[in-house]
Amino acid sequence: MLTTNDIIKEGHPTLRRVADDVVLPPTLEDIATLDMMLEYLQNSQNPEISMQHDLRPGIGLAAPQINISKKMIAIHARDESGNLHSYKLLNPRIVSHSVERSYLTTGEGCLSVDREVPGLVPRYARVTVKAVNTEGEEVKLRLKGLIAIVFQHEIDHLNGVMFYDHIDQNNPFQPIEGAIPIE
Ligand SMILES: O=C(O)C[C@@H](Cc1ccccc1)[C@H](O)SCc1ccccc1
Ligand code: NI
Repeated sequence: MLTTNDIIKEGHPTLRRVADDVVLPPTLEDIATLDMMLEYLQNSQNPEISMQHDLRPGIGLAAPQINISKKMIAIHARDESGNLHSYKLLNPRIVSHSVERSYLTTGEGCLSVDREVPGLVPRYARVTVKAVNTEGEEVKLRLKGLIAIVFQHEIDHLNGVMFYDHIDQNNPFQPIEGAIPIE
């Protein structure tokens, strides 16, 4: 099983690389990697397992964070209505997005960043994501709210972008014009 020690931290060059497209169909190794990434998220959200293995809780994970520079992400998160969104995706990309923006009022963190980086992270309020699932099927997801933010955070990792790259360094809590705050 993956543990927090398997997650590379800021400063590691892989986090600043643009990851490679996964050649389709995915290999058994690609699928096993995605299974382990999702398992990490599930374990990190389980009080007993996360305590036992000292896992930092996560709701999303991108393959570059475990030093695999491939366009693969796992998401395991509940939305504002409590619905579970659990995905293992290959080659995810944002194909369209709203002009309207949103942000987490708490700011964002990152499993690859062992420090607080205060500030608002502007995100698109709504995104349409196309990707391939582990069965090789094209999926098209229309997302909003917290789940849209998680997807943008993870897809950023595939392009070498860290959440704090979006923070206004001159005024980290500068209100984001017309943006939807997400608690
Ligand atoms: O480092 C990662 O990519 C995983 C992040 C994803 C994330 C952070 C902030 C906002 C959206 C997504 C981790 O899940 S950070 C830990 C966490 C746990 C629960 C809720 C929010 C963030
Ligand atoms: Ni992150």
